[in-house]
Amino acid sequence: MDLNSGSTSPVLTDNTRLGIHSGLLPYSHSGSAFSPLFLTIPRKRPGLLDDVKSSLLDTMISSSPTHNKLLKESNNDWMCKYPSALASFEQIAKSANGKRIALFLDYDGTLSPIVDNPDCAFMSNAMRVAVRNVAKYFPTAIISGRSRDKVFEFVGLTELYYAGSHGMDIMGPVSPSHGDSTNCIKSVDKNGKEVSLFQPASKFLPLIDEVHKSLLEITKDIVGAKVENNKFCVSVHYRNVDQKSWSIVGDAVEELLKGYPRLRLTHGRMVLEVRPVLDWHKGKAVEFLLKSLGLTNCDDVLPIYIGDDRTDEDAFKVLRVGNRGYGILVSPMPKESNAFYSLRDPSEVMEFLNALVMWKKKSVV
Ligand SMILES: O=P(O)(O)OC[C@H]1O[C@H](O[C@H]2O[C@H](CO)[C@@H](O)[C@H](O)[C@H]2O)[C@H](O)[C@@H](O)[C@@H]1O
Repeated sequence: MDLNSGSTSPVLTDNTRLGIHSGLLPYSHSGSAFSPLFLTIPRKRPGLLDDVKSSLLDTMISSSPTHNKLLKESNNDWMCKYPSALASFEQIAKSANGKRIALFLDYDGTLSPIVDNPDCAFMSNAMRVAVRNVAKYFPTAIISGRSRDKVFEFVGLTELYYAGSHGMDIMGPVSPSHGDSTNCIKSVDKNGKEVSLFQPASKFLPLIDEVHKSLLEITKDIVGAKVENNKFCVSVHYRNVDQKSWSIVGDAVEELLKGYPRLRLTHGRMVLEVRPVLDWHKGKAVEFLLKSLGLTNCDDVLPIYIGDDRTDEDAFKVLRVGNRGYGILVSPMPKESNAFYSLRDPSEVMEFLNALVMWKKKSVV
C-alpha cells in the first residue's frame, strides 16, 4: 500500500547531508520543474494508484463503508486484535504513567460523524468541550485531509495545533529544529502568537489550483459528484453519486491525471484524493510535530493518534514502529489496521478524551 514510503530508496538515508528533510524529496520523473537537486535523486515513482493493486472501481467500492470488505474473522476476534481503548483504558493509563501524552486527532469520522454533505460535517459542542479540555493537559494537534483553514473553521479552538492537507500544511510551534528547513516560515496564529508554518508542497499550489478547476469541469455533469479544494490536495467525493456512475467518476479522474505525472491519487471514505507526488503523509506530520514540540524522546512521551481513515494508517504505522505510541482506529466494524486499539465512533472518541482528562486530573492531585 505505502509505495510512497521513504524506504523505497536507499538514497533517502543520506538526505540530512543535503540539508533537506528526507520526507520532502519528491519522486523524480522527467519534465519535472523541481530544482536540479531534486532531479538528480533517483527515486522510484509509484503507479498512478499508489495504494491499490486492483482496479480503480474495485477500490472505490471497497472504500465505501457499506461495501467494506469485512474481515473473515468475527467481531470478537477483531476486538481481541484491536481492543476497545475504553475497555483497555487502565492499561493505556498504566503505560502513560510518568510519560507525557501527545495527542493527535483526525477530524472527519473521528471528531465529527460522517455525513453526506462535506460542508456540513460539524462537530458537536460536547466534542468541542472535550477537545478543549484534553488540550489543557496534553499537547494536541488535529491532522486532517481538509484544508487547514476549513478544519479550523469546524473546530474553532485556538489552543490546538493544526495540520491540513494530510499534513502538508502544518501550523505548529516555533522550534529550533526548523532552523535549516526552507519549507518552514514564521507566521502568526489567530491569537497573534508567533508560530511556524510548514508547507512542504508549496511548489505544487499552482498545479493543484489548475487540476481543481479541471476536476470541477469534468465532473460538472455527474449528478452528486463534488469537488473540494483542500489547498495542497483536492477531494473528489462520490458518496452522493449513483453507484452505477462511480466508474464514470473514477475514469474521468484517472484520465485527467494522466496529464499530471506530478500528482497521484489516493482513496478515502467515498472520496478520491488528488495530491502531490511527495513523500509526505500524516505519519510524517506526526513525527514533524513531535520534533517541533520537543517530544521525540520515546522514553518519556506517549503519542496517541486517533483516526478512522486509510490515510490515518500512515500515522498508526509510525507509532507502531518501535512501539512509540498507540494508534486508535475509529470503526464500528472489523477492518485490518496498524492501530493498537479501537473505538466504535466519535461518541466513543469523546468518552475516551474525557477519560484521559479525568485520569490526568486525578493523577495531579
Ligand atoms: O483526514 P480527515 O479529516 O478524515 O479528512 C478526510 C476527508 O474528509 C472529508 O470527507 C469525508 O467526510 C465527509 C463528511 O462527513 C463525507 O461526506 C465524505 O464522504 C468523507 O470522505 C473531507 O470532505 C475530505 O475533503 C477529506 O479528504
